[in-house]
Amino acid sequence: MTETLKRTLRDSSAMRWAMLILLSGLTFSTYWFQDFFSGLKGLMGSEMGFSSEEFGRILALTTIANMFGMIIIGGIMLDKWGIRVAGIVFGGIAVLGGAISALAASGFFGSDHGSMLNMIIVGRILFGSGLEVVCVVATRTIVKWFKGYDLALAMAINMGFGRLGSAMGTALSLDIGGGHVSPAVTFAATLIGLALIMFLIYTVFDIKLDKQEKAISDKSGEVCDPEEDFKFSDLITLIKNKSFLYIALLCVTFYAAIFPFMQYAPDLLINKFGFTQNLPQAGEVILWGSKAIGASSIYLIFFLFAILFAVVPNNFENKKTRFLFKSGALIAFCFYLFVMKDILAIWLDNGAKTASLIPLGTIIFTPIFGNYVDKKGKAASLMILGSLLLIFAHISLSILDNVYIAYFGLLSLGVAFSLVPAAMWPSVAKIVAENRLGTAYATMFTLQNWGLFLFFWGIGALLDFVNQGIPEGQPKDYTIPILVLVGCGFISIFLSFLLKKADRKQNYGLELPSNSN
Ligand SMILES: NCCCC[C@H](N)C(=O)NCC(=O)O
Repeated sequence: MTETLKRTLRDSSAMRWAMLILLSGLTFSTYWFQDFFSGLKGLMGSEMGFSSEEFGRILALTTIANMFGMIIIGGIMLDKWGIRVAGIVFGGIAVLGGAISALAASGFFGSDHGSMLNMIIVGRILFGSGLEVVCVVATRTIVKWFKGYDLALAMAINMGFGRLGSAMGTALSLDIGGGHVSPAVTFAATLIGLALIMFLIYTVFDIKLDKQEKAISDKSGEVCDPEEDFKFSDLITLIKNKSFLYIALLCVTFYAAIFPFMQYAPDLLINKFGFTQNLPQAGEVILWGSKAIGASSIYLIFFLFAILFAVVPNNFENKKTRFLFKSGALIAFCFYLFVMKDILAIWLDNGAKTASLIPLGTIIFTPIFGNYVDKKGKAASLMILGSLLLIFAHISLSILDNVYIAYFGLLSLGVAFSLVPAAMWPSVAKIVAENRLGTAYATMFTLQNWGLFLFFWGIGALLDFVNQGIPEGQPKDYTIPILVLVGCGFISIFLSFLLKKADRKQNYGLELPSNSN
């Protein structure tokens, strides 16, 4: 078989990255829809009369289908129907759910409190039924295109799109809604619709790739190894494996302390630390926007030149050029910060915008830590460190009252949110055989949804309980609801130690670099 005969669409790197962008639309928009309500919590109280418990109920019920096996059913469907049909069906369910929530928020099903709440929930249940399966479809599709190429990088970038969706949804929903809930929900739902159109475009290339690969295998007589189908006996075998059990439970406790927290973080910053939720005036937006675009473009041009300069052979072998380059980069960065300082100050004063820095930061930190785990290992130890940072973060945001310590708390939460996923997900691939990975991830996500359900709802209900008698609009006390999350951090540390100990016995090499296995 000559190389020319073997060439398919996936052998072109431009094609692979273009496919990743088409696919990542679904990741971006579903993460946006999952998290955008966080920036609107106060408004949902004042405009729609939703209590914290009702806010929590909306979020919690998003997970309900996944708690009862939707991810596993979706995985089985994906195996049976293939990427295209599964993506369209589950992406379509997410769009339908988004549309129902948007119509409900606009008063289409009735403008009384009960109709709005119930129909937003119906929409969220449908959306949630599609959400996790869409993530599985995206992962499977990335493997299809990137196996043998930059697979880990492609997965990290896809996850980056998801985090960007979370960050932008949290930061911008209030501005998009212009002070109302309904336009922000409509916008978020429209994004999933647009992403589904991007996925439909993707399917054209997917069909072409399948045809090319079939032609190649028909000619060569090669038969691919089929993935093993899901069996309940696999689940039992997985759960009996101590390392898997500990990492799956860690996934529950760790994410329970992060995802639900992020939904309440803007409201916490406003209520506890006096952050603002005021919208800027139109004139100010234009001024900041032009300043930010101008400064960012100058900075980008500097970097394009720097990169061009760096790729010229031998430029970096000279110590003096290296020093000049580093000083230039530092001066450009200081200049950038100077121009952006007003915008940063306003950004860091706003509850939703500051909270959005948590997922935004992970886009930079996760690949750095992922690279560290690949090269140096220490995955179990990094999970211990991530859990420690989680405890510090939640203590600084609950019992301590200092806004500067709170900024450090948010920073350490961002680092923990990058460290643990970067160490956790590749570790599962060391513990579980490749043809059982689908079952392993589906099991972990299912358990994770149980934790999310409990804490999405629990934090809201606890918030109402400890703030009984405090009228709407008055600051709420978040101490106890966030202190509960410190407990999740302690359980996470305990599980990380158990995992490290079990790994020493079972020899999966979680502390070793990836390429040594
Ligand atoms: N934000 C909702 C999507 C969750 C997707 C999935 N269950 C998950 O946990 N992915 C890993 C991650 O760190 O986002």
